[in-house]
Amino acid sequence: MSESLPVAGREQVRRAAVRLVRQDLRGFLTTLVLNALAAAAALVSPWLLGRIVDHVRAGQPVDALAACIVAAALARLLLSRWAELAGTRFSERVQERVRGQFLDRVLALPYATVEHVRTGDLAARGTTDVALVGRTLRDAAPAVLVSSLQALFLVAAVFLVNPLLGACGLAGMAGMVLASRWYLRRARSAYLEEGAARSALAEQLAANAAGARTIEALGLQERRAGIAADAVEHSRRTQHRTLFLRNVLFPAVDVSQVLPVVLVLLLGGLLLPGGQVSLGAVVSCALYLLQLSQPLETILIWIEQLQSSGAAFARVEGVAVRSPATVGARRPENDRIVVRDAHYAYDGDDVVAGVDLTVRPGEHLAIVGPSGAGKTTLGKLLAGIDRPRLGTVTVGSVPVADLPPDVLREQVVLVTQEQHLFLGSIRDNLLLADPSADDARLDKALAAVGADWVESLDAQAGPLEGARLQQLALARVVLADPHTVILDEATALLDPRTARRAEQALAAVLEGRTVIAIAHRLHTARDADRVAVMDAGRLVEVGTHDELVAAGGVYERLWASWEGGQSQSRRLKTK
Ligand SMILES: Nc1ncnc2c1ncn2[C@@H]1O[C@H](COP(=O)(O)OP(=O)(O)OP(=O)(O)O)[C@@H](O)[C@H]1O
Repeated sequence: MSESLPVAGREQVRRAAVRLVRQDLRGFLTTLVLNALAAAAALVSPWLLGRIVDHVRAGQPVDALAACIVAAALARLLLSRWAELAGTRFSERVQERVRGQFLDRVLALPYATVEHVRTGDLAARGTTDVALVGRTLRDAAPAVLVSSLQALFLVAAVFLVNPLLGACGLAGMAGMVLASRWYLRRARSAYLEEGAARSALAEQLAANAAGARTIEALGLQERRAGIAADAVEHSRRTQHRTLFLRNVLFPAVDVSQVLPVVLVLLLGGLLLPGGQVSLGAVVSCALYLLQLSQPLETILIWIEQLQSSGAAFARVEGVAVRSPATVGARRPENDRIVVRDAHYAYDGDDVVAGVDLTVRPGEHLAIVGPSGAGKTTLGKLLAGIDRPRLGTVTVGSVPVADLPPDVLREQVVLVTQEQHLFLGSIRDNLLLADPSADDARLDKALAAVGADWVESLDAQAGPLEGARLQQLALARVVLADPHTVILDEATALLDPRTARRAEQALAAVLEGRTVIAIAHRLHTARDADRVAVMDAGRLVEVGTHDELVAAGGVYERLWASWEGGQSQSRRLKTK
């Protein structure tokens, strides 16, 4: 049941971009003002050149004007370097925030969401997309900002020198505007499709690599290779589409770039004899329009990256749609866990079907049933790792699967025999459960689970044998301090001596909490306050051990066969 994360809409992307600028408004304004000054300085030289032409024609000296040109060129150089530096610094700060924000949001995604999104999708967003947005912010955004300001100032300058020539030059740019509009209208969806196809391809490759053994064992090589080839082909087609868009845009722009200059020279040539324009004005305008081609070219070079990174930013921002860090998930009102008509299916039929159950705060509840009855699956629904297909599983009236990890671990923690150690010190491994805990709390948690073998919190958490691993996992539970602990085969595979030690640690951890034990050995059920019996995905009986034995139903039969097995093994041992 894998799904894709959403993609942010235009409005959401716009708001996110504005938010990013607002967070560093000073940096943005500094960059803008410096660029405006550099662009203004660039206007001085062509205007002065025009004046020089007129002065030469009139036989006047031009030394002062020439000196001004040198001064303006110097000022322009200094201002544009300064603006570039400010722009790069601003972009790098924004880039850092985008990366940090993405990481925070992904870490805050509910487990149930992470479990079900396609791994390739999340990986592609976290790597290719974030990197593309970063590159754009570093290179494209400053370049486009500078060039836009330059272009704006140049057009304004042409109009100031001579409105008629300005209008003529602007009309010459119509071709470029049309070509850009044609491109922009198609580019967003084309780049989004290209990004999605890239994700799908990464997903297929990751799945093939992860399941290589299974594929080989089941002889599925050809089928999987076929599916991967389809994904490659789809990705190729989407890339061809974006390539086609670029192939139309760039030549069209190249041709339309020279058109304004040609038109201004033609009109200037017509008007000059009648004296409607001076030669200096024509020269200035032509120079301005020639200069215009450079910022326009820069904009067009980067516009492609802006488009594709706009799509990438929409995919990066899409994570926020699901992230409680931005959505603002409700906090549970109390500790009561309620299951209402919960259904869950992996691929085919429901393996949990219409379960209703209220777990009373503070009780010890055992879930029992034959193998394959759906006990572990119900445990995962109760722990918020999976989301029911139908119905609800709530804690304090909030769906457990919607809770971000930091809130969830204060509510419900699932302890299984599959515990992970992460590369780092013992302290790093413990802080996962409560990043704010000081060393005294960490030591107390280790003492509570009897982990007296830990000599230093700074020691690297190397490979550990079962019981020690389990103790670290339980110390994490102590630190997270949830009101409810779900145990699924937490000690089942440990050898008896180790299991006893682990169970002692467990007893210390469970004190004062609600406990839901998925009971594979029925003596756990006998000691529980209540027993819930599952059979073929349904909850068939709920009651105390004595009540259920007296009722003579499924539980009574399970108990009888368990007791029979136990006394038989006792007899065998005494023989
Ligand atoms: N990841 C999975 N993909 C597909 N089917 C699954 C998956 N996990 C469990 N199942 C199926 O769902 C059904 C319920 O499994 P579940 O593990 O919840 O039962 P259980 O009562 O805990 O069994 P056991 O006591 O043997 O662990 C079984 O038919 C099982 O084969």
